[in-house]
Amino acid sequence: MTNNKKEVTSAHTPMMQQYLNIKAQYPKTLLFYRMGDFYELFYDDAKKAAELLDLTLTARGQSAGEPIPMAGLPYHASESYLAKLIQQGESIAICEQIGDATSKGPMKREVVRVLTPGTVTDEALLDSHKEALLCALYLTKDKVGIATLELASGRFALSETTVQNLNNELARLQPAEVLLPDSFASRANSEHTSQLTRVRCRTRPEWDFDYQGACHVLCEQFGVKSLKAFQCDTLTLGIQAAGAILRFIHETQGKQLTHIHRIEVETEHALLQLDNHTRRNLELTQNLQGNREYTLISVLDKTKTPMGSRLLSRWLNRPITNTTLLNERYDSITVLQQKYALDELQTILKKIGDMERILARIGLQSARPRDLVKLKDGLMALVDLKKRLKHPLPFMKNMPLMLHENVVETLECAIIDNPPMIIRDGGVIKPGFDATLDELQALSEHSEAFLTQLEIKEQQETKLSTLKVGYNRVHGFYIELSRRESDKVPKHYQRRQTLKNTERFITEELKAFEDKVLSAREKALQREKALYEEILRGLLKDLTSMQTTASHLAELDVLVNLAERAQTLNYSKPMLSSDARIQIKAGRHPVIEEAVSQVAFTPNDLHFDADTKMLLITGPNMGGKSTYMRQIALIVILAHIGSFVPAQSATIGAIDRIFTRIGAQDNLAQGHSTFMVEMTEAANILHYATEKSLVLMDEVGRGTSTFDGLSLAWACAYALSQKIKAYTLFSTHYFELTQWSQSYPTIKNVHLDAQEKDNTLIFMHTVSPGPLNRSFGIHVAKLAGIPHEVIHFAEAVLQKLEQQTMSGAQTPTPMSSTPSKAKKQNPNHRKIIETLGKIDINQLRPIDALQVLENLKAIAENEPVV
Ligand SMILES: Nc1ncnc2c1ncn2[C@@H]1O[C@H](COP(=O)(O)OP(=O)(O)OP(=O)(O)O)[C@@H](O)[C@H]1O
Repeated sequence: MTNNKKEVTSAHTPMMQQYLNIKAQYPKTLLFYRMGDFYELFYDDAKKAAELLDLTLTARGQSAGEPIPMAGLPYHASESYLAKLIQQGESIAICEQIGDATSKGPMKREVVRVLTPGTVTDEALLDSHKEALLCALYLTKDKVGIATLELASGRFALSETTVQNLNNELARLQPAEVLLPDSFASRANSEHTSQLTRVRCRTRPEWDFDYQGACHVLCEQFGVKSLKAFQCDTLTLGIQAAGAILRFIHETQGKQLTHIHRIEVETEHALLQLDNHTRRNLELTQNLQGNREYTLISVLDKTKTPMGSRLLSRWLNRPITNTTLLNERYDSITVLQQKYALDELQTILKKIGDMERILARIGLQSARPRDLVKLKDGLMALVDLKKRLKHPLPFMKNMPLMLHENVVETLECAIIDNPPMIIRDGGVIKPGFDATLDELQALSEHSEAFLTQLEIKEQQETKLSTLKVGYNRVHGFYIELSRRESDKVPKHYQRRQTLKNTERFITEELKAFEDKVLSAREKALQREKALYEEILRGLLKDLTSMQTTASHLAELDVLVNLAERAQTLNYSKPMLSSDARIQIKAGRHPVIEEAVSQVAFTPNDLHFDADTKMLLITGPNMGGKSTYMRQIALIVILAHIGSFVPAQSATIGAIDRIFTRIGAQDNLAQGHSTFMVEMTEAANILHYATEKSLVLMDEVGRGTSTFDGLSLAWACAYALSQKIKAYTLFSTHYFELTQWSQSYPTIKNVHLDAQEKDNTLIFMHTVSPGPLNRSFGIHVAKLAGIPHEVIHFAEAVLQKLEQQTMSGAQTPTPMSSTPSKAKKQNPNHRKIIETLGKIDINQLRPIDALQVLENLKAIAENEPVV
């Protein structure tokens, strides 16, 4: 029977009635129901948790005549279980016992918090390198409003985009959880929302997205009358999404959100656009397997604080085009390299820790004692940092580092240096901070002396040699004697407990002392808890300014990191230009050069300008074509996050987007063939690339028959170079394409080469002018371990095909083939069509028209027909 179906009738025990009433409010959430030192789950929740957490599924008695399936876990170890469930996309309602047990009915219980994948804030449940984003979407026919909140840091943002771009945005944001209005499914086109299949989605009532309501709840959160100050008042859909987020958070957290005091507007026009294929193909923050190995960030991220690491990821996923800001970052890196010992700055930054998330927990009033010690240590390190930051850094020009001395002082006086994990058992507040607490603690602590004295006194009076005074949590204080002497105890000794070899007793005097001590202990704990809460509340007044400091520190960490990386890896400062060009001297692939070692990596140049817009790259398999293409894209991206670049020099003109068509297999599981994926990506490029885009096309057309493939490659290259005029790197094994450079001056051929020596291949990895018509495919196959007999067979087939081609037979080889239609067609037709295409009728004088006609006639008559 399911929880939902279970009716709350009087047939159930009172406790089960209470459970079912609470559970009814959280139907799709696992209910962790507190029972003493355990959390227990019942019915379907128990079955699910037992499966997901590998717990034993048992039964807790019966209710309404049926056994109750139950799974339990210890309260003190719940964090690791919660982390596991959150990772698996589950949500959990934490139901605690509140108040004391009464004789009538079960203990009062209440859900104090709901944990969902997008709302976690506990350190143990979070990945320190990754943001846990809660996202909400509100969509009309062609536009979508997106809001994101990282509750664990307080970063709140909204934006609007086209529905066609929604998948790209979702791939960039990688939210942990998405809130959608009830109407979403009926309004959304599944093609534009396919990324949602990878995320935990939650539908919310339509009225949560109501515009007026959203404005109200946002204004209330920020304490303002209108949203104008945040420059988002015109983004209606974004506001609707943001409002839904706040309402969801209020409902699940049941707390004030003091740490969320602003909302940022993320605009697309200030970005170097990367679609999700490109982001994936270039392996910026994740490789194709979904982890960090061999990614750009794995080389680039040596930041010293988790908040710095997350910021760097954000920068990489959102390269900007604001040249003022980028130059400010480059200049800051230069100053850092020239004026500072970077390792010294990094040693200090390491002490600062994850201030951003600690402050968010302070905002939520859920910070643990160790958070406060880390905050204090971090703030103390600031003093040293500020002393060293003598030379102004351009990015910090209007934001001096604050030291927050009052906070340090409070925490230094109040919290011991090495506190326990949680406040529950006390031992957190420093002696001397509060006289009442000290008094209560003295009373309980000085019990030692009293007990020793009592033991001596009782031993003397009774003359019993085995007599000892002891204490345990369950039975309290006792006098213990061996069984042998236990019948000689005085009359006023009352038996408390019998063990195997000993008997335990209590006396009036000891009982009175116990009451006094235990109540002092209890009071001390309560006092300590109250003081701790007071300290947390007190920190709220400095919260906003500390958050500003934390964000400066995160940025400083990233810039010091980029300065260190540039120094260690020999990167240079790029130049941003307003001219249409990309010029790279001795560029390198930042990830591959690390894998093959910098010495072994061959640097290469690139020169794009108005006269050179497409490079047709030929060369052998394994020659380095895609490495070359990718390194150009990575250099452009690095320059647009404000980093130095792996090149001797780089000048980069205005680029609006980077597109890639490089083999990736990610959609195969969604029922798309390799060729279909290739064509979908190519179609996207042809639709959206502009004159300012950088396009990487790696062997387009190879996934189908030679003629089809060549024709498609031909047509794509033509559109990109002649119509769109994007900066295009086009690698191909179709040698036929290389003849184009004769007809189209903006297309240049370059090649990579290999040499055969002693039956092995040596790859040169140098990009040189001109085409190359050797692919060395069979050699590479040999290197890859294809069996000898297969290689011999392939060589024989190749020889035959080449002979046929030379003798004029029609069977094509990839290197010699031309599209069938093209073969039958008079190539002069193309010339004629192109000449006609270039004519601007409005500008053409009659005399010129006659001249053109004469030229066309000459082409038609004089050139041989093939
Ligand atoms: N400039 C370089 N310097 C040193 N090693 C390089 C360089 N470029 C590429 N390599 C090495 O060669 C390997 C193959 O390079 P890449 O994948 O770019 O070849 P390709 O020409 O695209 O091959 P294919 O046509 O088979 O796809 C890389 O993994 C790298 O180890």
